[in-house]
Amino acid sequence: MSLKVTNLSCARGGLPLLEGVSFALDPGQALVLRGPNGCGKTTALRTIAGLQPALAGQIDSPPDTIAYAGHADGLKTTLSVTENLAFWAAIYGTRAIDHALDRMNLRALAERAAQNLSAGQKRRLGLARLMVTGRPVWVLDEPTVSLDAASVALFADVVRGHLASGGMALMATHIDLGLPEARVLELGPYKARLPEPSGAFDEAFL
Ligand SMILES: Nc1ncnc2c1ncn2[C@@H]1O[C@H](COP(=O)(O)OP(=O)(O)OP(=O)(O)O)[C@@H](O)[C@H]1O
Repeated sequence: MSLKVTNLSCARGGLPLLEGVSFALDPGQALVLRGPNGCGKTTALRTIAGLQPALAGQIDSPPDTIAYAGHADGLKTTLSVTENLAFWAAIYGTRAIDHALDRMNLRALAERAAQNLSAGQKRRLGLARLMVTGRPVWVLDEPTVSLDAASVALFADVVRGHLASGGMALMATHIDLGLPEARVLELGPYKARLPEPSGAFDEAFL
């Protein structure tokens, strides 16, 4: 299986942002999307994850293969770390959570309610969630926000393990993840052209 994106155009709030984005990810590969604030990285990831429709183009991946982690950690605040992971494992029809607890360094926090975790700990739990999905394509938006240097390295190790077992990762980030094997796609050249103003009225707004 692979993820293939062909000539993707996407928009946010009705405004076209990107057009003609194409790439393919095969098992074991990672791709980092880069570009300035507001260029459309989040929008592209949301579109590829199926959270919003594309304006044009094609996204080919077998059904139920993508696990998405956006800016929000998506935690159940009153559930403990263990309960959160067990919840997500049940949602995705998997069972094992021990691996995720250990790899994201959450064992000592296992019984703490998610609402009482620090920002970085919450982020580690949000990322551990990916590990219990059993899904091969990880789509990650700024995955290292709030993480300290040690946790960024931990995260890079987890992604590397995922790739080694045939997984794929598509990520938007502004920092160096310490994953030299990841390809980089600069989104600057794919900025959508604004429509030609059709008159003085349109011109005033474009
Ligand atoms: N809900 C929304 N409605 C309208 N416009 C939006 C909405 N969300 C984002 N935008 C706009 O869409 C554009 C692209 O936003 P997006 O979040 O995809 O950029 P980004 O490249 O991920 O930025 P960053 O690096 O800051 O995270 C921005 O100009 C933003 O202001």
